[in-house]
Amino acid sequence: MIPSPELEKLAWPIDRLGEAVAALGHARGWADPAHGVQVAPHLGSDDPEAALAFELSRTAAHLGLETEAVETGYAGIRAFLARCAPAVLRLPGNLFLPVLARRGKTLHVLCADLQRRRLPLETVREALCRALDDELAADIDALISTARVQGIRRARARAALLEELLADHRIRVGWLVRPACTASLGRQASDYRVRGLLSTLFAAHTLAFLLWLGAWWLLGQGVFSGHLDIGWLQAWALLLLTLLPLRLLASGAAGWFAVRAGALLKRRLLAGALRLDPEEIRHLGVGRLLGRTLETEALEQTAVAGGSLGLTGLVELVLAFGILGLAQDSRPLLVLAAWSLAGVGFAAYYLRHQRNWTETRLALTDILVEGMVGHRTRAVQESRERWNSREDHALTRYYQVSQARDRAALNLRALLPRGGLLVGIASLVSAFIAGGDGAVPLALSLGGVLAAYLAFRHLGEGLEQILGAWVAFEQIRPFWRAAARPEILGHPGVSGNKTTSGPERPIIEAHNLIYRHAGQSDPVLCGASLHIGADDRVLLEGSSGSGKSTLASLLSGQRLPEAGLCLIGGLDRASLGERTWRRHIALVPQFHENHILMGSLAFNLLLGRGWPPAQKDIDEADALCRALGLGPLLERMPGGIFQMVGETGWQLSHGERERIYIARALLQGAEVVILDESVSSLDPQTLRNTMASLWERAPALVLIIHV
Ligand SMILES: Nc1ncnc2c1ncn2[C@@H]1O[C@H](COP(=O)(O)OP(=O)(O)OP(=O)(O)O)[C@@H](O)[C@H]1O
Repeated sequence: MIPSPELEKLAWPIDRLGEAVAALGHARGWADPAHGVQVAPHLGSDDPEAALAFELSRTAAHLGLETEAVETGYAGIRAFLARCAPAVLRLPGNLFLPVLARRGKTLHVLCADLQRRRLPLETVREALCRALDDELAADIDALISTARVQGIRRARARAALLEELLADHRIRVGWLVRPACTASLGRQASDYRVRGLLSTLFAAHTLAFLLWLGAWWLLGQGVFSGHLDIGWLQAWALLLLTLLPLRLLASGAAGWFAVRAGALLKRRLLAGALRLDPEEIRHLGVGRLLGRTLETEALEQTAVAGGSLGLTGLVELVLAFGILGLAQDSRPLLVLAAWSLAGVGFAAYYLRHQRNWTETRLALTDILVEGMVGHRTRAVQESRERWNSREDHALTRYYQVSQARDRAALNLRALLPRGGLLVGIASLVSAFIAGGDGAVPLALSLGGVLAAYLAFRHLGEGLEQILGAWVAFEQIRPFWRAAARPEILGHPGVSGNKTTSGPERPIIEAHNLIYRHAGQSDPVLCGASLHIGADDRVLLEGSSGSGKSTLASLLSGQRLPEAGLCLIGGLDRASLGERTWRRHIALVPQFHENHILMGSLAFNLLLGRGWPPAQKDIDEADALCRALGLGPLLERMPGGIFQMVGETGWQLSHGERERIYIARALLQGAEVVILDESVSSLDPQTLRNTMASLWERAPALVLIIHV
């Protein structure tokens, strides 16, 4: 299916898709066009859609970008096009169109000749929908002719009928493009357009403050010059009225800034949490990890609000000092400058207490969570009177530390502004008593002191929140850093799809692997070698603690060996890249390391595929579940494969979970499936069924069991 000839000329062919993404990234200032351009997604795979999406994501990663496949309903396609930029649209006929921006009813696109052009949004919509429209065109035209609808009403009736009949159809429209989480903060900020909002906020606030000062200056002038007539008052009221739209603009910009900066923060922290080293997570413990995760919430709430309040306070303080600088008496300026230094001291004092308080609070969360997890042991081993002594002690300490922190916060919130007002007015007393230079300079100084009071108030509140956010950030820095940890992307020319294994080339080749756990003197694996070819079935058995799971984690790419060589299809990890490695090997870890997530059963099964799934994915997952003996479970659950499972959903039995983990691995379409003691809870009959399914479906299988 070819789109209109005009679009056909402008769009990029599939062998230039990598180049199209690079050009789009470059046009937005996110990618260097020199990298990754030659990577062309190829379609020589069993599942061309998945292969294309995977290759595109690798190409984007080489460019420092991220792509997200999107689909939309037929009826929502206009709305989608209106807000999709930057994106690469997928037109019929395997043609691609990078969209840079939308202005009104026009899309700004980047064409294959590298020129930017404007296309009507409607033309692009028609091209995206043409395949579906054409299927129904004949029937609809016949119907309209029968009804004798003529002229312009004919086109309207046609469009309405198409929308009605195709309302439920989903269209895979292409991919959204944005900077990768590993990209610099500046590039991500440009994606979320926070800089413009910050400038608007700054400009609107400064202008509003100047107008406010101007209004009071005008009033003061009128009063002190002795002729305050109606004209002065009108000018004063007009200036104050002008403040209204500026204040509205400033709060609108602050609100949008909070939303966008919060989204940026959340995305980056989530990416970091997903990229944390599993060893790091184990080392941290569940309680600490939970505490740190909660800190992300605190960071989001305080950083953005505190940032804009602090910025406001700073602008106001500079302007207040400017006013004081205009007055002849320099004493108030010097006194308030010295008071600002005292404010720095208050901030440092608060920072120390806030750190202490946060540490104590996290330790308390840790104790409570660990206590809940291990409550049975405590109930058995300790006398009833001592059950909660650790918590009591931690709570008492928390109470004391909280009091100290609240006192430190009072310095910023109350003492800083009120003290500033007091010392500022005190510095004016002698000039007031002497009376000498007249009322106007005195009024100027008084205005400056009052403006400084307002600035100190905002600064104090802002600083409290900013410092709180900083301390929260110190706690979650591992997440932040993990997000920026560079991924091993592999060589751009190496395909991420099937390996070139064959009778003479195994899928996995491991030679003399050596691995030592952190802090251990003896290696747990010393000289491990094995070959796994296509269709091999390998049984790996050994006593408990002999290193089977460690070997599985090395083969699946979760850990790197200390020495030795591990290859997939003859390529090492540096050439193949992390994500391609994981695509080839699916590991079902031991039961305690594997999880059912809160979500539908389908989501849990298809974690290794794109989401939302195609009907074909759902059908495959359903068939596999039934083959693994989960048919009766699907029948029993009211929502079938879409039933919510997990902590608060349908409670799955141990054996059901094991089979879901196996299905999840098989559905990844990997070339080797490794099962680490994954069938221990199955009864003999279910075990036979499960093994038969595995035999039939797993391309190569490694089964780890105890002896
Ligand atoms: N993170 C770690 N730090 C230190 N030692 C570890 C770590 N993980 C595992 N070990 C140790 O390494 C050894 C091998 O562990 P591994 O889990 O690979 O054994 P296994 O053969 O799979 O045992 P099992 O059959 O009981 O599951 C064990 O002695 C274990 O205690």
